[in-house]
Amino acid sequence: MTPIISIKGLSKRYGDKIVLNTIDLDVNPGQIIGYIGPNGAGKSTTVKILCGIIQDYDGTVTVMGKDIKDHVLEVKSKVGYIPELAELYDLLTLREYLTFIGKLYKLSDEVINDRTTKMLNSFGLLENIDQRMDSFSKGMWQKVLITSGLLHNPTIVFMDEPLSGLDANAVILVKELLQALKAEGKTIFYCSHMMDVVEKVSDRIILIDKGTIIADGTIEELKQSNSDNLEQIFSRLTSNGDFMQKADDLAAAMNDRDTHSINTEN
Ligand SMILES: Nc1ncnc2c1ncn2[C@@H]1O[C@H](COP(=O)(O)OP(=O)(O)OP(=O)(O)O)[C@@H](O)[C@H]1O
Repeated sequence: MTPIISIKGLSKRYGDKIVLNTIDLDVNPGQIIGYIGPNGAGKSTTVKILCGIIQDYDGTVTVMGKDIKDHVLEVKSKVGYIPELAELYDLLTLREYLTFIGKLYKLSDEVINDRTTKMLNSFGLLENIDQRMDSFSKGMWQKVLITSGLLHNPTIVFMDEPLSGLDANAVILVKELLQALKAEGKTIFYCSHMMDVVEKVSDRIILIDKGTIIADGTIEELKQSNSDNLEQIFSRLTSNGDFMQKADDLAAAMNDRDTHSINTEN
C-alpha cells in the first residue's frame, strides 16, 4: 500500500534545541493514528509540518505523494487542521467566519451554506450562527474549530487535542465523528493526552518523546509488555512514575511560600 504520509529523516530545531530528531514514519490511508507523547515532545510541531504551516525543517515529508516543500498549497487544500488553540476572528459572527474559511478553500456560497448548516446543527450551534464569536464559551470555540477544519472535506484530518473543553456529549459526538470520517476513507492523525480515548479509537498508536518515536503499534502490540492500559504504558515509557512524591513536593512548595510571606511580613 502506498503511504498517504511519508516522513524520512525529519528533524526540526529551534535555535540549539532539537525538537524533532530524524523521524521516519509512514502512514497508510484510512487509519486513525493516535499520536501521543509528554508535553513538549514534538507532537504539535510534527502536525504543523505535515499541514505545511512550518516549512523550515530538515528531511523529506511527502503528503498524498507530494513533497510539501514543493506543493504546499496543494497539500493545504487537501488536509484539514484542527489546532488546539487558534486565534479566531472573534468579532465576526459564526456565519461570517465559516463563510470566510469556505471562501479560502474556494467553496461556492451554496456549498458553504449547506455544509455549515448541517455541521452546526449536529454540534447544536445553529442557533448561534448569527452571534459574534467573542461571546462563545471554550467548548463552543472548539466546535467551531472542528467545523472549520472539516468544511472543505479534507482527505487527511489533523486534530490536535480536539476534545479540549468539550462536554461529555460533545466528546461522544467527536469520537463517533472520528469513526464516521474513517468509514469515508479519510486518514486521521489525532494528537491527544486523553489516553482512554486514544486507546479506544486508534488503529495505530505512535508515542513520541523528546522528538524521537519510542513506540509504534496497535494497542494490542503495545500491551504485549504486560501493561494494562495505554496510560500505564505511557507512564512507564516516559516517566519515572514518582507522581505521589512530586505531588507532595508541589503542595509543600506552596507551604514554603506561605511561611516565606509570613516571615517577610514579620
Ligand atoms: N515557536 C517556537 N519557538 C521555540 N520553541 C518552540 C516553538 N514551538 C515549539 N517549541 C518547542 O518545541 C518543543 C515541542 O513543542 P510542541 O508544541 O511540538 O510539543 P507538544 O508535544 O505538542 O506538547 P504539548 O503536549 O504540551 O502540546 C517544546 O520544547 C517547545 O517549547
